[in-house]
Amino acid sequence: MTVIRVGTRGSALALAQTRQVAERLAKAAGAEIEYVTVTTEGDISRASLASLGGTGVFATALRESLLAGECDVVVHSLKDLPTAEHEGLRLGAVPKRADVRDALCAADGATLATLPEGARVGTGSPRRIAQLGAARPDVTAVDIRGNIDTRLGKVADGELDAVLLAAAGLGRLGRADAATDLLPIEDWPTAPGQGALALEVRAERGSRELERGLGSVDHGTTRATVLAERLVLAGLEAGCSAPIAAHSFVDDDLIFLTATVYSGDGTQRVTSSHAATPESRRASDLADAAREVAARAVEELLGNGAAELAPKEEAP
Ligand SMILES: NCc1[nH]cc(CCC(=O)O)c1CC(=O)O
Repeated sequence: MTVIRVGTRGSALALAQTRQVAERLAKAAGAEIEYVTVTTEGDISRASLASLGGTGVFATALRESLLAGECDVVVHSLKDLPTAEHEGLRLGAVPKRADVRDALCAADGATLATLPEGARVGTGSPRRIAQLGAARPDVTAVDIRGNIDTRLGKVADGELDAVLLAAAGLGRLGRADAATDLLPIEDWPTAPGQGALALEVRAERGSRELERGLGSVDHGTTRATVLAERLVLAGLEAGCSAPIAAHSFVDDDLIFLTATVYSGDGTQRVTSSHAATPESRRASDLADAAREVAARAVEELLGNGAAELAPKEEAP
């Protein structure tokens, strides 16, 4: 039987989500799976993600392994994948997205509204810190790293009152029960691509089995919505280093996109919402509509001062 070598990070979450999608890939492809575990900079360094600069700390080593021919496909959390296209690689498949929401996991079943005054909430994400500042200015965000079990452990042992995590990650690890408040997407929009996976492959055509498997796990609607969200991120990157949330979904014949840029402390924000009607449900028409809503959102956000919320320092 043909073997498909699947590259993955070694964290519990990465292994769980890679196995879940690789099993579907294998079935559709009629192939056997061999796992190749790759250690990334994001796994080794204990520095805060914000200080590491974010872009590519989890993805780079996986991509190198793919380009070196050590594996045939790599699985990323789409949220961790830089938006720029990478030479020699393509997005082979974007499976159907899981829950896009953030989850508060708090002691004593607390919700965002009922967290005790002055609570300590673990998160290293500038977006979550800003949203927390807006919703609960009395609480303190505490920078944390480490895998999901480590983070939940800090709540269990009383070091923190709560942690903020992606609901999708909790679900994939079988820890959905740890969520004490699933934050509504309308009030608390999440990161571009959150809850989605990316299967990346080399640009050239792969084996017939691999291509069949990719076609089967790809989900056109998810691909279009994460494209819209990531184009907002890419469009703002040049002129704006502030925290960004973006959420897109397809309903009936429309693709919707809402994007928000926050000041670091969350006291200020700019939001833009747009919808467009794709000519058809074909992938290329969905992608065109995604590009349209993203372009309109970026233009409106920048026009409304998004870049001034966290101005980039001038180079000397
Ligand atoms: N950068 C960390 C990261 N990348 C993807 C997920 C969760 C799963 C997802 O959003 O697909 C997480 C952890 C978190 O945000 O709680």
